[in-house]
Amino acid sequence: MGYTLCVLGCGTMGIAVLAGVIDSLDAASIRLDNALRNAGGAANGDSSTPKLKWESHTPGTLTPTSGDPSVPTQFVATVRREESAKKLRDLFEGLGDLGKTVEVVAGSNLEAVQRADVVLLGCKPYMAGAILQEEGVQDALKGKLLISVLAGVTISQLQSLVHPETRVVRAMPNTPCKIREGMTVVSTLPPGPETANDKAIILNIFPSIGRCRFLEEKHFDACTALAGSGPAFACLFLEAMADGGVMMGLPRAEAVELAAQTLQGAARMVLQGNSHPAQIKDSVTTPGGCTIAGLLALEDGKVRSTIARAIQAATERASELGQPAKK
Ligand SMILES: NC(=O)C1=CN([C@@H]2O[C@H](COP(=O)(O)OP(=O)(O)OC[C@H]3O[C@@H](n4cnc5c(N)ncnc54)[C@H](OP(=O)(O)O)[C@@H]3O)[C@@H](O)[C@H]2O)C=CC1
Ligand SMILES: O=C(O)[C@@H]1CCC=N1
Repeated sequence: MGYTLCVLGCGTMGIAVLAGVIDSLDAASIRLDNALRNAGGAANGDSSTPKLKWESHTPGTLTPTSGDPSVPTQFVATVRREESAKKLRDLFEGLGDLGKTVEVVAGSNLEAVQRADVVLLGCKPYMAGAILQEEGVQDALKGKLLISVLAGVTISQLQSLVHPETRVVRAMPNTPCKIREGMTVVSTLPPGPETANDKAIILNIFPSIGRCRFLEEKHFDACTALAGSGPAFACLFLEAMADGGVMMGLPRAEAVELAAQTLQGAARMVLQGNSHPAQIKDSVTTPGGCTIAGLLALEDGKVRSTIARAIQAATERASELGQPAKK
């Protein structure tokens, strides 16, 4: 049987992860799994031995098998306001049969955590204390895996807010998880009796919605800036490229399409060919041609250091997000 995943504070990022996971799941298998659950148990498989399916940590489609306890098959999402809950219900209903099974609740964090096997914390960084210290939540989280996507809130800060037997892991996903093109960094798991189970659970979530990589927690602020904030930076560049096209007479819609597909194509060449970006740049740049003219204009605008400094600034800001607000 699969497990119940609760997204505690399900806003932009919670929706992106949940929508991606739901899209990745095989609906028929989930229906079977839930039918078996309702009938009182799995028909086959040893539920005590989770399978680790995503050794490569590259994107794929989850096909949960009944008896696999490391695949999420039941979903609960919590928010603060009923108005947000209604919007979320409409959104998940639009995702088809599986989306309709997501239970969205407002103001009932405790019950949601009690029912969950794994909790993904998706609230704003400053809300972590209030939510995790709601009455009963500490006990409800005892012995469970808590995956936090909060920028700037460290594992030791989170661990101090939960029961000592709660296993805390950090993940830094990004919004393209929603279309299963995400990049998620997960903090290296500490050794322990539950490590293999937890790893199987994590590898059944994040690689199904994009790429996934484990890194030490000390890198998390930089990962937050580069991958977490990255879609915003990429879209700013994309928009500027499209503006340039519009300036030269292209219709807006086509200019955006050309810019988006070009960035996607270049990025895929780097990822698939394992090529250095400079090699790709050089292969486009004909001596005396138009590309070098454009590149020099970019260099005159200090675009490289500006972009690199943006990552530096975002990293520095990320490191402040878990700290108490200055008066
Ligand atoms: N946005 C992004 O691209 C990324 C964000 N992150 C991290 O993800 C986290 C969430 O960011 P984001 O999704 O943008 O934020 P949102 O504001 O979109 O989502 C926050 C959610 O928390 C809910 N919430 C607030 N208070 C409570 C409560 N007491 N109990 C239950 N739910 C509550 C809100 O519900 P309501 O609407 O009812 O108030 C809302 O659904 C942050 O910590 C951020 O650092 C990480 C990577 C990328
Ligand atoms: O801007 C932020 O603080 C969050 C974290 C990464 C992306 N959005």
